[in-house]
Amino acid sequence: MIDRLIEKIEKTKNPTVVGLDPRLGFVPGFIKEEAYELYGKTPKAAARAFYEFNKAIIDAVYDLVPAVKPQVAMYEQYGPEGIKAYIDTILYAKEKGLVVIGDVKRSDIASTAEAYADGHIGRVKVEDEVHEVYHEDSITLNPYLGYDSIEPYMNHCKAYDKGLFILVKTSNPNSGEIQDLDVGEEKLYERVGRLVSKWGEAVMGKRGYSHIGAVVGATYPEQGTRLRQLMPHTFFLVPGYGAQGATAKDLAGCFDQNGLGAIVNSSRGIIAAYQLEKYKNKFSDKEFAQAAREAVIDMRKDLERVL
Ligand SMILES: O=C(O)c1cc(=O)[nH]c(=O)n1[C@@H]1O[C@H](COP(=O)(O)O)[C@@H](O)[C@H]1O
Repeated sequence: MIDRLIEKIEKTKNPTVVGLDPRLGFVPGFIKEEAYELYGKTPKAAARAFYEFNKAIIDAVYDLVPAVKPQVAMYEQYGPEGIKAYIDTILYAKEKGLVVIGDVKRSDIASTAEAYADGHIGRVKVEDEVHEVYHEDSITLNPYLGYDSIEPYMNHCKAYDKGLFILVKTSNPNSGEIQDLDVGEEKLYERVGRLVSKWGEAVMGKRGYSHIGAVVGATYPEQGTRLRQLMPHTFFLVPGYGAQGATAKDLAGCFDQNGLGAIVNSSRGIIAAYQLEKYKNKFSDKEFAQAAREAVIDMRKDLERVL
């Protein structure tokens, strides 16, 4: 999976992943009205509106970016119909040739993690029949429980060409309360970085990077630079750009000397661009997808300045 992602990044010359984190407040009225007509003001209507919203954005950006990252929480909140919209979004993105990073942040003991691994990046068996259910190329995981909570996903990475992005230094304001704790001579996030780097050695891609990546927030520039040195074979998923205030300068240290090693996420900054000061006078709500395309082009120009 990581080789496919690197190839797409080189082809699009754009280390950007568009976060598909829809909220009803982002979906233009005309899409919502149509959904309410069909399904009433129900979770199903919200879910179908999300799918139409995502589909239009994917159509507008699929030639410019290597990947999308649907955040499962936005879909899960609407129950089974929301999960169906999550899966439909993944399938459509893959139809358009995009790599899909499912942001599910799973974490549990091995016997439970096996179910997560089988459903998300493996196969489920029903008697003698085998099915793929969620279809993500890669998923995010929380490593708080240690290696036996990660191990059940490893075989699927090899068997099905899948990947992981494991939380190491998260972008949120209070991440330091835990992740910056002193552990011997180093910080906890450094210790976790070393562990993720070691775990990844078992599933290396052909380009010098492991299928096991790390999540490193753009909002902590020094930690990003430190982790880049500490984890030379680990690809970084870098959230925090745009809506969370991180700039291209903040995340420059996450990239290696070839301008690879990281892919930068922006969700609200892209999918809700048409509502932002910068774009709202140029694009009507009917042109929300074009605004997203423009925001992707502007983000790539911004990143190019530091690469
Ligand atoms: O795992 C993630 O993607 C993640 C890790 C992290 O440290 N910070 C973080 O913001 N994220 C996710 O990245 C996305 C950020 O969204 P925006 O702030 O709208 O760009 C959300 O889906 C978050 O759940």
